[in-house]
Amino acid sequence: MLAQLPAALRGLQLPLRLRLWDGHQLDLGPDPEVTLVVRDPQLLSRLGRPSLDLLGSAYVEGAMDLQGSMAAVIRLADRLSAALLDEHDAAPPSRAAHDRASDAADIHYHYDLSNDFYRLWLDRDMVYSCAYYETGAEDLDSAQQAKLRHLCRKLRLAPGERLLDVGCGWGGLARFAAREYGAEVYGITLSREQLALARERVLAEGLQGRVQLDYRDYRDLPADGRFDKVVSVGMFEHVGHANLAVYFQTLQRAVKPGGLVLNHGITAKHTDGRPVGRGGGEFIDRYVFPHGELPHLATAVARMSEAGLEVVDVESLRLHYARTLHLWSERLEQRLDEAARLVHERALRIWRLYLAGCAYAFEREWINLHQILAVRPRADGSHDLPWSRADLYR
Ligand SMILES: C[S@@+](CC[C@H](N)C(=O)[O-])C[C@H]1O[C@@H](n2cnc3c(N)ncnc32)[C@H](O)[C@@H]1O
Repeated sequence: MLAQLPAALRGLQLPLRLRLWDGHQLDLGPDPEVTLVVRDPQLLSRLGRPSLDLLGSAYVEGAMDLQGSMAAVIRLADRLSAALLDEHDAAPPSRAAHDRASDAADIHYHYDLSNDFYRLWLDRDMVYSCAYYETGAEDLDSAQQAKLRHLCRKLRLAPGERLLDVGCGWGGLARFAAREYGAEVYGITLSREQLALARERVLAEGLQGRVQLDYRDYRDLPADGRFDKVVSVGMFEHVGHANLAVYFQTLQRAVKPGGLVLNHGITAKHTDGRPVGRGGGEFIDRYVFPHGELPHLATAVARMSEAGLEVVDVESLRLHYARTLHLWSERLEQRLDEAARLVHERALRIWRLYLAGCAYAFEREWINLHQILAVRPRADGSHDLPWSRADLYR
């Protein structure tokens, strides 16, 4: 059977063992760190063109199993695909039309998976976005608290201010802003599971007078400038290029003149959107975030500016997200038995690859994370930001 193995695979000198359904095995190099167990004979001939999408899909669909740490699996998969494929072989990332119904279905698929599953590996506030490491040595809980504080400081949030949180997740930021900064928060999500738990947590903290959370699409937000500040964290990846203008116009119309808008989200490596990662993006689109799209920083800034938002500060947190995802992945790997009781095996396979794979993607600079702070200037051009950023670090 091993005779059917594509010739290109031999002589690669990778620490990878191939084992077939019939027990035959072949080491591609010394000291294998990962064993790829081929279950479906039809997969064998396709291994000559091992895109990350092909390898990931084969694992998810049960055509192969993987043995070894997830971090090693991802590293090896990338080395294998890099050895045999050209970077430019991957298809350009898909761009969808994005309407309310398709967005709601996509959000339901990912976020309504199981609150208990997400609780296993997220921090205690279930913040589902890049954390902020002031030294790099913090644990996940501290780094997520630091992120929430960093956001509130950038927003110069003051007691009694009305904050809109677009894509509020499990409400970690909304509760933090109300509790620590005395803000009045309105948050929206398209996940009913998230909303139910987020509301429970608001009640448990007695914050119901200051935090209101709703199931609502961003396109249905009020356009009367009623909010002092607007924040959107880890949400604009779901908007799609076709709707970026509408999205930023919506944020601009929701905030009062002189108010601040902070957009925190994943951005693409290349301005022209050409693919990176030899199929990694296709895997994410197929199994993890259907119809997710990553604009380049330049595109995000362009659409914000055109919407009447003046960009005043940009910060890249790429390596912060690599570290956050490593920690999420490690925490999930430590609790696989519990996870297997909460979600189907297929979902567990998807989420294991996604967390370890995205950690790797941020590390390798295939993708980035930017916090973009903007102001909606008053008609006379004024705003209230301080002269320097010194206040952020006091
Ligand atoms: C990655 S989660 C981030 C959650 C939260 N901001 C955090 O940092 O933990 C993305 C959030 O965006 C929300 N979202 C995505 N598309 C949306 C839409 N069209 N309208 C409103 N919320 C949306 C999801 O429901 C989810 O709560």
